[in-house]
Amino acid sequence: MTIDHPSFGRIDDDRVIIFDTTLRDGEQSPGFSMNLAEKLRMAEALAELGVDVIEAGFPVASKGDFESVHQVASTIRGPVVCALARSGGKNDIASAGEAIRPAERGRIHNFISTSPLHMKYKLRMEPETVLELITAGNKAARQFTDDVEWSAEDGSRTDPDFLCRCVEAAIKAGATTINIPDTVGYATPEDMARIFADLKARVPGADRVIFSAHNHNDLGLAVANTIAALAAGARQIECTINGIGERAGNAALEEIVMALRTRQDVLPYKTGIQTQNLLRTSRMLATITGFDVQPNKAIVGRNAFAHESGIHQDGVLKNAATYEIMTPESVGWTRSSLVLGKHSGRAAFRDKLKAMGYGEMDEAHLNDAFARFKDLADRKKVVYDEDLVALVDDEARDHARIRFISLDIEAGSRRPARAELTLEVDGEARSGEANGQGPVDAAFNAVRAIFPHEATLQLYSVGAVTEGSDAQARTTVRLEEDGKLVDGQGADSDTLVSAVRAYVHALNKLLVKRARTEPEALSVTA
Ligand SMILES: CC(=O)SCCNC(=O)CCNC(=O)[C@H](O)C(C)(C)COP(=O)(O)OP(=O)(O)OC[C@H]1O[C@@H](n2cnc3c(N)ncnc32)[C@H](O)[C@@H]1OP(=O)(O)O
Ligand SMILES: CC(C)C(=O)C(=O)O
Repeated sequence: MTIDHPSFGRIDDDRVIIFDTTLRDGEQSPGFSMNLAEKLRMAEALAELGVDVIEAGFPVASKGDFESVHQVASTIRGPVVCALARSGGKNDIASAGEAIRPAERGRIHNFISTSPLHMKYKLRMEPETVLELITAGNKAARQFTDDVEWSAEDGSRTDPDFLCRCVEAAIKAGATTINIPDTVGYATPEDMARIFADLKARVPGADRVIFSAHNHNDLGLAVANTIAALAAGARQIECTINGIGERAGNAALEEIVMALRTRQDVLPYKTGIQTQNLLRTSRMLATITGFDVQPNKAIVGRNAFAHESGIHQDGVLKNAATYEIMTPESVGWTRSSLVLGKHSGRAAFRDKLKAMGYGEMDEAHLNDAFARFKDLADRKKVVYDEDLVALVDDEARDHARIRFISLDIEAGSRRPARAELTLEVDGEARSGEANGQGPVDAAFNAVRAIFPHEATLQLYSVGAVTEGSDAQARTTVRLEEDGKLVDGQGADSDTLVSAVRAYVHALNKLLVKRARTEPEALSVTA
């Protein structure tokens, strides 16, 4: 079955109209107001994304809202530009009509509450008055455009018989789209299925109009309800980027569109959305409003295609479809990201190092580095690329005569610092203790106690590899012996361990230099 629509012409039954209300209901999120320039940028992005209708604002609400709708209508080409109006508001329809006048294709969306609760307490109107305003509002809107939408505010809590009468009145008065909002996010998917099936079956003229769903997320059901409405015959969905909107928000555009695309087997509907623009549009909105989406947000959240656990990472490396139901590229991500953390395994670790340019590592070296990585990941929330560089470079150097094993420090303001250190020297564990003018001095004295040498400390500097109090410390130690200078580096989330690693690294380099000039110095005299 096809429908002849004033803006879209003949619409196939499997085509779903995407009505984006980011600039109207989305802007009703507390703190999410956008200025004119921002609304225009967003509207351009929505047009590029391929939405069918942009609800640009509520013109009677303020001069600014009128201007935004007018400007969007003047500049945006492609989508229908829609303005909201109260069916019974004094100047609402005229203001909406004037605001959309420059549009290539313009729509007036008028609404009035139909639930007993809203009619009695909010509107303070009898149902018959509401019916009259529905007729008057839609007729008035038709004076400005043939594309008229009517919404039964709080429709999901409306008496079914009265809802049928309201919808019939709206269609008779010229509405071409009938929207049944779940204004307060109260409905379940079963309610949605019943409401739309009932209206389509009972209302005269229902076959000439597009039915539309507009769901709020108060119970986290907005997307599920929207999909249930589609299955029951709705062919327009009202939604917002990132699911922003009044209170808990509206149904998220990106989630619905990707559900349809991914589950064509059970949801055989088409949209005009260029899905590869979804991430870009989501990020633009976050930048404009200053509100990032939560990391676990479906489709556009930072973690939506990030895999942390070793078993999943191994699967993704072998075949991404094992853990990805859609490709990251299909929504604008460049690729899935394997996040290295305490749940990661060797496969992901090796892959990451390869991607960072370390090439193939021999198994022993990889295992050493992996053990230290696991140790670090246990102590640190996020292991960044910089951490890995520090860690692997450190590991590479540790193929040397002296290796760090363990360090215990006693320090504080009431007693001298004391270090108990164990190093491996030429394959043999050696322990030593020392006091010092502070924990670093004590630790360095302990190195000297285990491995006596004449080199003097020329420089000791510490910096953080990344941000945060759990960041790794990166230490540089410079030693001097007979005019020879060497720098050693160490990295660890413990500053003192990092310092000893740096010292040991410098000492190893010194031994190499010494060995080049006096081969006998290779033997350890400690
Ligand atoms: C479910 C939705 O998201 S609907 C859209 C909600 N968005 C907004 O409200 C944002 C823009 N709103 C505004 O700027 C203002 O509320 C305005 C300009 C629309 C109205 O402002 P005011 O005249 O000061 O009225 P106020 O906001 O205090 O109250 C709303 C009035 O509209 C009436 N009203 C609400 N819906 C309708 C309707 N569909 N038809 C006729 N009157 C209506 C209310 O009964 C109330 O009337 P009252 O003042 O006689 O009691
Ligand atoms: C105006 C209507 C569509 C609305 O935003 C709602 O009922 O939530």
